[in-house]
Amino acid sequence: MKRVGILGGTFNPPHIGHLICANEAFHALKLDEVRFMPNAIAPHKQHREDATTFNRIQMLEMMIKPYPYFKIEKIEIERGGVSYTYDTMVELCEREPDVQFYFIIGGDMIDTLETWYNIDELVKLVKFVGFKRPGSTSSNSNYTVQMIEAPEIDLSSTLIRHRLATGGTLKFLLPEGVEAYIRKEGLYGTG
Ligand SMILES: Nc1ncnc2c1ncn2[C@@H]1O[C@H](COP(=O)(O)OP(=O)(O)OP(=O)(O)O)[C@@H](O)[C@H]1O
Ligand SMILES: O=C(O)c1ccc[n+]([C@@H]2O[C@H](COP(=O)([O-])O)[C@@H](O)[C@H]2O)c1
Repeated sequence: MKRVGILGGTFNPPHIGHLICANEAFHALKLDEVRFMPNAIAPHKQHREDATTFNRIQMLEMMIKPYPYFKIEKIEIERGGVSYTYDTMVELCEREPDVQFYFIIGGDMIDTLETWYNIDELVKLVKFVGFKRPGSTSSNSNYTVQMIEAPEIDLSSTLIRHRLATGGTLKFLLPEGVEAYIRKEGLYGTG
């Protein structure tokens, strides 16, 4: 069976925390590929208008370009509406029955897992893979999450947006080319 990791997210913007998690999962679990999967509308997050879906995809494309084992999964963008992971994984498992999917999440998401839509069915479709994240407990007793030992990084899209708006340094925090793209497009208060 093909082994595919999925890192779902808002990626507003994508940052090196995402890259590190995807790469660590790829190696620890001997995956065939990892797909970054941008959501249309995040189920648990307030929707932000500061970057378009097109912007988020362009930044992801820039981020994965040097790495052939990273891909972009656009199924949620194509479906539109609120991106419930259960709906997505039902569709993906139907499309690709010979794939075992590993759904990669950070500690903050592990903490909320119980509240996910149809979680009791979702856990039958995917194996959850977790990363500790500073500020979260990263523990959830009801559902199995395989934790990966990896360097923890206290970085979020929120911090990046804050730095962009207030003029702080972004060096080493964003993938190659993404800071220049953000400034060119005038995103996150840089315009
Ligand atoms: N530094 C990090 N360490 C571990 N997991 C992370 C990290 N950053 C993001 N993730 C995980 O990646 C997935 C997608 O994250 P998302 O795109 O929402 O970024 P974010 O940094 O959490 O954004 P925001 O600050 O806007 O809430 C989630 O499962 C999240 O937990
Ligand atoms: O399906 C749900 O109920 C659900 C609730 C919260 C988060 N998720 C998914 O978890 C991933 C990370 O979410 P976020 O909010 O950090 O971008 C992303 O793919 C979301 O669609 C899914």
